[in-house]
Amino acid sequence: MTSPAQPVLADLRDQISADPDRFSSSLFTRLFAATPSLRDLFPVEMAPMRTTFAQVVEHLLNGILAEDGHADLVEFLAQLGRDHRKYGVTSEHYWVMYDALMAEFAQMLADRWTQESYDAVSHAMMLVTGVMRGAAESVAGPPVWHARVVQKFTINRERAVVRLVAEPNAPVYRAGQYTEVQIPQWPHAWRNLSLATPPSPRRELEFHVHAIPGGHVSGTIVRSTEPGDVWTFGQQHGTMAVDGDRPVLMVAGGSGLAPLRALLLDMARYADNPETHLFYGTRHPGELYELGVLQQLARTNPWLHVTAVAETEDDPWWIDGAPDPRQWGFDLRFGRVGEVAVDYPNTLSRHSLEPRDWRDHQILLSGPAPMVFHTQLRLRAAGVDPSQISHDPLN
Ligand SMILES: NC(=O)C1=CN([C@@H]2O[C@H](COP(=O)(O)OP(=O)(O)OC[C@H]3O[C@@H](n4cnc5c(N)ncnc54)[C@H](O)[C@@H]3O)[C@@H](O)[C@H]2O)C=CC1
Repeated sequence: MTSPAQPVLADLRDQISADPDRFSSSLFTRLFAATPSLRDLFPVEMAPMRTTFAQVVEHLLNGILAEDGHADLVEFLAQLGRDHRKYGVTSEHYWVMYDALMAEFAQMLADRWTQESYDAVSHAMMLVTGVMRGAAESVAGPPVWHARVVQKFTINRERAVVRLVAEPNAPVYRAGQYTEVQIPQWPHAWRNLSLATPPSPRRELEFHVHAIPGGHVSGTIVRSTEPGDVWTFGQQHGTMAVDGDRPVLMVAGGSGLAPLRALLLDMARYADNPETHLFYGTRHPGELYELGVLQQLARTNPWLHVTAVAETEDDPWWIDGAPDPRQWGFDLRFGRVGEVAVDYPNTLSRHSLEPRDWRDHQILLSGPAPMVFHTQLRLRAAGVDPSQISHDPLN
């Protein structure tokens, strides 16, 4: 960006960051006044949307003002454009947004809205809306697809497994990916959920959901989803995959097992796989609900080793009657799953407490963000190179 634009865009960025809600409220008022039908694309409750919108515009202005990183900015905008297809955003809407942004910025700059500042702001907003529109137009296929719930079972009061069958035109995904999901009870609310199964010719999908405290969508899935519900899906994301050229360490926390489970089921289709050690951890032993499936997998696939991990030795009162995880024949350890994996003894030297050396492994982490963060730190302290470790984005 040429230098005359810098002060103008920096000024707008500072005004937005000083009062983000005022900016977003005013912008959305302009947008809905210009094209009232746009209101239907947004949720009833606009507060979270206003916050996110201001953050994104601030991020974009920072990106434009930065000396470098413009290729990342363009990719971010392109992804944003592709993501917006699922909301029903059309090419025409980008012009409406451009006009609303220009009008808002003109008001914010007041008597500093000169030809020069108009040119600078217009150039930046053309870039933003143009890249998003171009990327959205270049995607083939419908913006959304659907699948019908055929089965749901609750594991305990907080967790459920949901199985669906996708419509015939559903896109192909890769094992280990996550997808954008909207449930009928919460129109306009999109969440990312990892697929717990690899692609199947019968178009069956499985999701493992933990009702996070205060999570409207995850809570509704666990409590109210029923066979017959139709879920809507957007795009698939994620690059977690097994390279196959070295042994693999997988560390899964709670429902974070889902994408690793999909990868393991996919690997089990082939005879030749790298040695893989999965550490599967939850807070309480009775929450280790997938050990039956993992036992079947480990029995028939000698390359797979599973260690079950729980933070506590006993279950709380509300996990009633869960079988002892050791009945599945797995080693059960206590502690945080990442710590247990990093400190796991080297079985080759059974009489020493020397920990296993993971430095030649490909490492995949999946679970709550603090667990992924904490496990990464512990692995790096144990000499693992960060390039060996992958995980999905933490937010
Ligand atoms: N692709 C992915 O990365 C996926 C991530 N998730 C995320 O995984 C999470 C699953 O939640 P839950 O099932 O409730 O797991 P959880 O809260 O029961 O924790 C599971 C494991 O993480 C460890 N852990 C938790 N907090 C930790 C901390 N601060 N430091 C170190 N270790 C910690 C626990 O010791 C336990 O072993 C959700 O936040 C969900 O968003 C779920 C599915 C896929």
